[in-house]
Amino acid sequence: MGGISVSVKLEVAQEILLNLVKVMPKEKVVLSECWRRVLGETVVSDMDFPPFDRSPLDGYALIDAEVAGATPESPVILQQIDYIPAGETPHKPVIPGTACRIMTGAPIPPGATGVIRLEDTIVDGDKVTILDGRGAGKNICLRGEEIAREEEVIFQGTVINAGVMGMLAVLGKSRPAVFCKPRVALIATGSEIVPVDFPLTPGKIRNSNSFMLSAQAAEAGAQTVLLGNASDNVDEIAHLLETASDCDVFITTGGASVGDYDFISEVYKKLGITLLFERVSIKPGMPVLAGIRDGKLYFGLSGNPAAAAISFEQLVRPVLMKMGGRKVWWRPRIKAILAAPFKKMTGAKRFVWARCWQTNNDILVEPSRAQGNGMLKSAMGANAIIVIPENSPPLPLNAEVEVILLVDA
Ligand SMILES: Nc1nc2c(c(=O)[nH]1)N[C@H]1C(S)=C(S)[C@@H](COP(=O)(O)OP(=O)(O)OC[C@H]3O[C@@H](n4cnc5c(N)ncnc54)[C@H](O)[C@@H]3O)O[C@H]1N2
Ligand code: MOO
Repeated sequence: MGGISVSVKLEVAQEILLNLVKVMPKEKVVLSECWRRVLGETVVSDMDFPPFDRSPLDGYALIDAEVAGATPESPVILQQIDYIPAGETPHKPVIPGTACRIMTGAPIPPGATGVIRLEDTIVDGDKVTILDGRGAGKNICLRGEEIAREEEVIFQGTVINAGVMGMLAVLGKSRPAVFCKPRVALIATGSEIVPVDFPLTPGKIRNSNSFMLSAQAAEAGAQTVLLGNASDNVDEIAHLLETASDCDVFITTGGASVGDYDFISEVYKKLGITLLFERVSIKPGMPVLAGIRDGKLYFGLSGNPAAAAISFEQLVRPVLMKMGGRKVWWRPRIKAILAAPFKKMTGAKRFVWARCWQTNNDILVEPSRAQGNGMLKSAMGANAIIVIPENSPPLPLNAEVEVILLVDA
């Protein structure tokens, strides 16, 4: 069936899929568990931050004009009238001729207009000798200088990285709303495939796709459910797919092409899954089916590991990212210079695992050495994917190419 079907263009396939995506509902999650989740609310601050003028130094709060000219030769002597640790409030206002000992993070007392660090003073009982009084006025963190009350500080769709974790804590969000993770069911099909912990008998290989794709799905913010293996049998594959009705996305690998045992389109027919496309003009990853039933997307990826990985990257990943509430679902792309020639002709748009690095003047990129549809080695050390446009001749050393960086946008 795959042999007579027409390939759709990658961009068309992506658009079809993304238009069908339903964004996941939200849940409240305790902050300590929120790292890498996607924020489901825009957080507005209910306070200024810092909430009070505070000292960035251990030293003396004082009136800056009084000490501006102080030098070791001509110091200014003040009287200490208060002691303010962080976490407490000042007891007395600063008046001319006085200073308050203050700790980093403590509130600036009324009347003080600057802080001098301890190292620029000599302390003798309650007498403080200021040896260098320059810049005291700058040593105050002003109330609200980082965040203003009513400010929208973090936006819905933000991926919660370490900085966002900290900011959510600043704002008192102990259980922020986050998007539920899409649940992805993974099934490896193929009578030659055995579970990873089974002994290998002649003709068999281990199921590596489920583990590779589960890692890719996790990286795209999804939760995976490994449903195991099915042999090349329509009923068996169909039955296994139906065991995971609580999943949001269904992925099979294998049986996506034109061989006698390539059954996935039959499975879709049997289950009443509407076929969206069954070939996409990319290499690797040409054989890839997508279907929909009851608003849920089904993907039939190639069995070839590197093909499955590229199909996932180009078709499934953006879907999961959008479902998961993200605002950006494409990876960043840059231009780079080929550090080794790429000798093959390219028909369908080609994706080549690669490593890229920065030199003094350029960003260079080198295709991984072991490029082949079935070769996982080429993907292993890659930090980038070179995109070669359709109908390209072989590319010489130093040709400029487009590169997808394997990092989040
Ligand atoms: N006559 C044609 N034959 C093939 C064509 C074609 O156009 N005409 N396309 C080739 C290309 S390109 C690809 S890609 C593969 C796609 O085949 P399938 O998607 O049907 O995948 P399988 O045949 O089931 O498996 C391919 C390969 O990968 C191994 N495999 C399968 N599952 C796993 C797994 N879970 N873990 C590790 N490895 C797996 C499998 O044993 C095969 O070696 O079709 C070409 N043929
Ligand atoms: O389509 Mo195959 O995916 O070139 O490996």
